Amino acid sequence: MYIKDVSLSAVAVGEPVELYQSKTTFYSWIEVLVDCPGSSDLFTYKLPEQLEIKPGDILTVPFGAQQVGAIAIRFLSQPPADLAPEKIREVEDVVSRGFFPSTYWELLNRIAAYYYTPLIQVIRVALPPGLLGRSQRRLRLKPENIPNGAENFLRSTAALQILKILQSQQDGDYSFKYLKRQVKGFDWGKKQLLERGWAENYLELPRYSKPQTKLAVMLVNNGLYTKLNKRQQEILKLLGDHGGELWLTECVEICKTTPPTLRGLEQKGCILIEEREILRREQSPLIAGDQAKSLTDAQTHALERIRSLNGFAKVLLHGVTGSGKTEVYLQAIAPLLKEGKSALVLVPEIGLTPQLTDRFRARFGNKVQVYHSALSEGERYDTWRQIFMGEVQVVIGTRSAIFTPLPNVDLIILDEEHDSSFKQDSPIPTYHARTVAQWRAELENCPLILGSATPCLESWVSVKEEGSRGEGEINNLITSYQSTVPSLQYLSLPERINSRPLPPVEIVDMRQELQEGNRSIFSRSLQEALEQLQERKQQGILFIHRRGHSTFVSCRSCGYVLECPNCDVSLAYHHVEEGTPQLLRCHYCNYGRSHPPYCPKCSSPYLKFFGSGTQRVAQELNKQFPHLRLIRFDRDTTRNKGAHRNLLTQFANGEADLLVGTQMLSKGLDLPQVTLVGVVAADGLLHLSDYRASERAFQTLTQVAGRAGRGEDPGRVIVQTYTPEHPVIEAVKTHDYQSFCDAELAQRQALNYPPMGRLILLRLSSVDPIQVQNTAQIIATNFSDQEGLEILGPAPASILRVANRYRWQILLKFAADALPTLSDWQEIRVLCPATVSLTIDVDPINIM
Ligand SMILES: Nc1ncnc2c1ncn2[C@@H]1O[C@H](COP(=O)(O)OP(=O)(O)OP(=O)(O)O)[C@@H](O)[C@H]1O
Ligand SMILES: [Zn+2]
Ligand SMILES: [Zn+2]
Repeated sequence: MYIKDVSLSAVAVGEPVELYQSKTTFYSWIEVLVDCPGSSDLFTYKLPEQLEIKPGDILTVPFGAQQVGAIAIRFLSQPPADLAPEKIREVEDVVSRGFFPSTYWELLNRIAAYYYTPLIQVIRVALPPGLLGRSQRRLRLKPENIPNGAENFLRSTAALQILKILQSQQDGDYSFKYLKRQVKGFDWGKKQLLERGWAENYLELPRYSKPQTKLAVMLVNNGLYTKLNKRQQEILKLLGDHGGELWLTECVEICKTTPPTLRGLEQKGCILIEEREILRREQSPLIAGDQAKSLTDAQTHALERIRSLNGFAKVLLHGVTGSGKTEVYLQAIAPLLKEGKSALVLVPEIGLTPQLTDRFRARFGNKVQVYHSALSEGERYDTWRQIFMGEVQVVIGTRSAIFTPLPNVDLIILDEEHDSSFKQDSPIPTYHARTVAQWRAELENCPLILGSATPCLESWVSVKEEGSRGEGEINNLITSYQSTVPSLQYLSLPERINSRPLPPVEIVDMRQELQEGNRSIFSRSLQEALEQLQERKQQGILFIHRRGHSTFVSCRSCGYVLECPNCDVSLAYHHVEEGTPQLLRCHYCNYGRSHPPYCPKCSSPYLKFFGSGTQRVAQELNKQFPHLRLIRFDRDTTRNKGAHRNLLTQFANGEADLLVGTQMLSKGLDLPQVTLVGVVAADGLLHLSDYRASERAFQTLTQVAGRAGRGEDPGRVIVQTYTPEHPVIEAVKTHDYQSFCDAELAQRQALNYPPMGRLILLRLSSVDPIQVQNTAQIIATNFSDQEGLEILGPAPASILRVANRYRWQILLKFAADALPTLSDWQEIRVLCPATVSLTIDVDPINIM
């Protein structure tokens, strides 16, 4: 197959990309990714006749006046039209064969095709920065091939020189860089040695930088034979109490001393101070070992089914909150590790990883490694390298960890698979880790487990199990959907561990509170529950939904929410610039209206923008409950490294009564002493102007509620809302996932929204407000003659201006089973002037 442009064309229709030289086709050209700072394109090179090259090999190629490292990406049967064939240079050499397994490249190619992204951008996401740049090419002798009197065979002085230099060193091994400096005509000389098989070249993966070292203090003897003063004796005693070894900085702090004092002790021979290397993998406190728990019947059944899987399969592990899904993962992984295989575990956000990683570390020790984008560049690099070298067997990480080059993957797990942080909104590729995980599982031919208490509708409709769902319309609908996607096997953990009940959910009508004279943001119920916390020495979690600028408008007297007349969504409040009129707008069709002074339904003047953030709630708490000790847990308070862990540890140690936070605390927290969960205003979740608002609200509320009552003491959940009759609220109250899904699916079907339909969102932005609007219009017009395609917009994004860029978007909607042949994306991109940037978001999750 001829691919004329790497970025978009042929791959856009999802044809398989030819990866290998097949017997019948001969390719003469190959595209490579050169390792050169600032170069973001693929370059075409000629394939030398005698050299076998495969995609994924690491090459050297001439580039300008230099020779640089490159990765072979894919073959071309014709050179690019704009390049004269005689101008195309040849690949010089293969440095390392099969550096990445071919399935890895296939994965990256699939992502490029599906997400309409130039391959190079996919590679950027997948590989840590500067992988090739820091790799070292080295030359080493193969003494077994070198005959006696070898010097006499070599005619080139360069080859002779190289041979001598290599032989002068015991391992016969030097970097190209060094040899190049020493020997004139190195390339030519090296070639001779390689041809004779007297030497081989190889690639050494770099250490990211010089190993980091730190001073450590070690106890040598306790000073029995030396005269020591009291202070010195104390220091040695303390050092001994800490296992006889501390970092210098720690030692100074713990022993309340100074480095000179310690040096004094060193001179007396009592201690030793020396440089010690610190490995830049995420440091975690030592964790006591842990045994496999004896499983409940439901867990046993699920585990047996998982163990019986052979090769690729998709499984939905649907377990209510606190049902012990993690234990099932752990026991599914354990036998694989014994066989030398490995497992990849994806989790939504870092906030939840400390506890989860601790559980994995407790079970599998140092076979576990954590990989996520919050690691520093050095840590990320070192971790990636360890994974690549097969030094770990379990990788736990956030969405980008799906790209880690873990060898021998035999199981992939997505925990909390419904979570939207698995989707990348920008930059491109706008991939969803669940989609990529499915492809990877297919390519690795291993099972994929999707675990959740509240599976997303996409997963739910793919479940294929007789009798697992109700009768009638919904079932027909699902059956027709299933014909288009691979089905999921369904495993369920319907009960909490030890048959603990799910906590009762109390819904408080805040309209009523207001009517009865309570103007506080806390209902009387919640106030009373908060008061009891300290008395009973129990802990609580207060959930506050706060989504930046975007918010909705509702009437405090009657609960009426301002909605769009053309679409089934609430209107968003737009705050463009200071001093401009307040505006309400629909994000789907661009309907707009001014903000009314009175409620259109009951004429009450109490229209309110919703969205009091954690900070305001914390202030309010301090005022009303001065004795309550609280920890704020949100993006602001967890910005520093290790902050998640510290705050959660403080809370787990009982240093606070209440954890006040956002979404982050809905995920996977397992704290047995938490009995109370309060949701300050559920409405903030319910009326987002997004077709997924209900699904997401249900998931979040159910997950938050699920943090209560996981220990001995029964839990209690209080949800405050102005719309207690909302179907989401009802479903949360009754813990009824199934009815909620069925109702929601019917609505999606009616409007052709996912999972029944598919969406592609085009996001445009520019510093020029007029130009971006015009471009959006032109692009939308370009799509208008396409059949089977519904175009919504163009419309401005909900926050029109971000960082001085004006943002517009176009939503393309089409039936899931009838993917229209979309325009050549390159042509679409050409419609964008240089000042307007375009992101193609496939299967978008955030439409605002
Ligand atoms: N078989 C078992 N016997 C005893 N305790 C168990 C068993 N399985 C799990 N547990 C414990 O029950 C608690 C809840 O389990 P876990 O956190 O795995 O649930 P989960 O399904 O992942 O919950 P969520 O979806 O709410 O995060 C944990 O403290 C775990 O150690
Ligand atoms: Zn009203
Ligand atoms: Zn609308």
